[in-house]
Amino acid sequence: MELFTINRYTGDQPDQAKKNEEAILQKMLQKVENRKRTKSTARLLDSQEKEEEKANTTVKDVAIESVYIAGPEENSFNNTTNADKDVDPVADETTNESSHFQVLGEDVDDSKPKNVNMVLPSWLAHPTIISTTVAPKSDATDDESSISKLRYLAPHIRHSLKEMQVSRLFPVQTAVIPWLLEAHGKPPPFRPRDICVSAPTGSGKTLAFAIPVVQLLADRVVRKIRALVVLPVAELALQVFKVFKKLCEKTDLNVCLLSKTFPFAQEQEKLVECYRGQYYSKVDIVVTTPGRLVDHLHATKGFCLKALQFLVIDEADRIMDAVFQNWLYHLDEHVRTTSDQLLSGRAAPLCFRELEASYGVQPHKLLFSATLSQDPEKLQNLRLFQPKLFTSVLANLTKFQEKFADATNNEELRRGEFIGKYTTPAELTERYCITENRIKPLTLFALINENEWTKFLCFTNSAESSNRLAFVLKSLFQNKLVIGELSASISPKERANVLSQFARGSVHGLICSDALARGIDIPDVDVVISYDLPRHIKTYIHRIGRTARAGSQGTAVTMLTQKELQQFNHLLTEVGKVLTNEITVKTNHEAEYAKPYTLALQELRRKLEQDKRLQLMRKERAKDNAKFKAKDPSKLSVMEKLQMQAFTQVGDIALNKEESQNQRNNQKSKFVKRTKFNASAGKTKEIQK
Ligand SMILES: Nc1ncnc2c1ncn2[C@@H]1O[C@H](COP(=O)(O)OP(=O)(O)OP(=O)(O)O)[C@@H](O)[C@H]1O
Repeated sequence: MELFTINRYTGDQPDQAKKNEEAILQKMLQKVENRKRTKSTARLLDSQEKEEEKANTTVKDVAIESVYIAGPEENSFNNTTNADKDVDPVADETTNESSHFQVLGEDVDDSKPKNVNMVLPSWLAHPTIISTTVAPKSDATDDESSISKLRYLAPHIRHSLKEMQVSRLFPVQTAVIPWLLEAHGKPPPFRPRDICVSAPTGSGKTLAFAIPVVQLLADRVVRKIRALVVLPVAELALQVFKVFKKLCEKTDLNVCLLSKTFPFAQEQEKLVECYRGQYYSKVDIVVTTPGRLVDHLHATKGFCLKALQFLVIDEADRIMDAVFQNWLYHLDEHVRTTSDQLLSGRAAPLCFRELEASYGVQPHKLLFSATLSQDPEKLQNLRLFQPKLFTSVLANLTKFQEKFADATNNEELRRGEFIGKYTTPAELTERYCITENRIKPLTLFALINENEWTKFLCFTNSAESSNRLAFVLKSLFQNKLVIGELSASISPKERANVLSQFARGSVHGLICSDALARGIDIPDVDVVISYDLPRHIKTYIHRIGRTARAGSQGTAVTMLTQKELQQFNHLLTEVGKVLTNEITVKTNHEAEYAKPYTLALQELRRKLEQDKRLQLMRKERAKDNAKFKAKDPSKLSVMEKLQMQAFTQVGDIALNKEESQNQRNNQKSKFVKRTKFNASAGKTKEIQK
């Protein structure tokens, strides 16, 4: 052990050191005694004083008490010098320990743990409030937001808006457009603050970003990609592209759509051209989905975003929630490279001006959604520059304050804590219908029949569920109403087709999964039905937002079983809503339509079995195909080649046979169903007579 002993010279004489050690030991022993005494006294005193001091023991009281408990020697800490304290650490320890002991004990006894309130960053807590009322006023020309009176809009924009039959701006547009135009009117080094806009569905957010972007870029000289608009799905991208296209008609600006609906090479051709080895952009504004954007960033030569001035993210919360191939990272890489190299010294700037200019390389970010996240961490990912929030969500005001704020139109009073709740259009009526799982499709059928809805959207939670419900409804409605189906299981082309038929009115009802819940703008949808209870409140808000758009009236109906009622209520309280209007089916639909309903269910079962068989066959064929493909064709024997040919032909024949049988069955069953349905309807009428 001696090998590990390290002797240090302390400067003390051996005798003196021994004496010191003994003195310290004595003192320590004394302290132990004192501590024992203190504890026993404290216990005694505790029981006596507890009742007297139950209520409010002040910090001062605690200090006095701890002094008393610590005993006379430690009590003198007020008089002890610092030097004493250094020599006598035990005394200090005892004093501190006893006082800590008291304070902790007191906390446990008397007070409950305090509530921790979430504190939002200042920009989220103090937004600019936008009105939720979009309803057009009777005399639009006298309105202050009338297009003809808005001098800040360029003549070509006013012209395009008139062609789009927009006579006045909606509140979100009145708030955002002039702010953006003014912010970009200031000279450098002023840099506009990035903005987040949270306004209800159908309130006109698209024009709120499209108008200023087009107006600000209209005077550009050299063609470069200066605005990038990112949307979560292809249908939405197409919709926004159309708006930009319309606004750019009177300008020299080119807009391009990138989404999976078109071949990749075709899009590449539209984007860039190569002249004498140099790449030139053919477009100014790109509307895209995140996935397609990443594809082009990697594979399209000359696709350059270094001159990007605007980055618009619509349905921003959806894009932030999903990773989407980490598109933001890839985009950042493309936008920032030059400035990063300059700032980190990897590439030397030619002059100070170049270095200064590189600071402004980041585009102006504009985020839009009806359910914008208030999670600062998620927003942090976007590295917003001094962000500003525009929202229609009111602060948690008392009823009196709200009344007062309304009456006086006092914006300051309406401002306050941004509570992260979402608002729905004022023109929307929300209702719910109680039913049972057993007869849910039948209740839906009866609801549509009784209320004579002829343009409705019905949401389910999955593509499979949509497919089944559409099948049953089609067989129940027969020729009375045309029912369409739209879900992720259908090809993009078919989806676009069904959607346009629905918009034109040749399809009356569309059964869809949540693929259609966000952003899609179909005018004059009477009613939106949530056949399956939505899993998240955001999904609910976007679903019901397909009706009551642009100031028109609309109804949303949620179908619930008794069990789901509480769940739905809970979901609504998250956004400060309450269940109010119930809608019921008047007729005894279960008895009235029992026969056609049973028939429809039987056919559905048969169809599902057939689908399953077909799927199995396809899978097996794919497996066998893969087996043959894995072998090198040049090494196949003649026998094997013949086997392969025979297998392909037989497989095709079997599959075709099964598919045509499936179709024949469908037609046959339709005919049988129709006759049976007519017969049963006839019987019911006779009974009624
Ligand atoms: N100022 C206006 N006057 C008349 N119609 C308008 C005006 N602004 C927008 N609209 C129309 O309102 C409808 C909804 O607009 P838009 O799709 O921009 O809403 P949104 O707020 O983006 O909705 P969502 O959150 O569901 O995506 C569109 O049909 C659009 O043409």
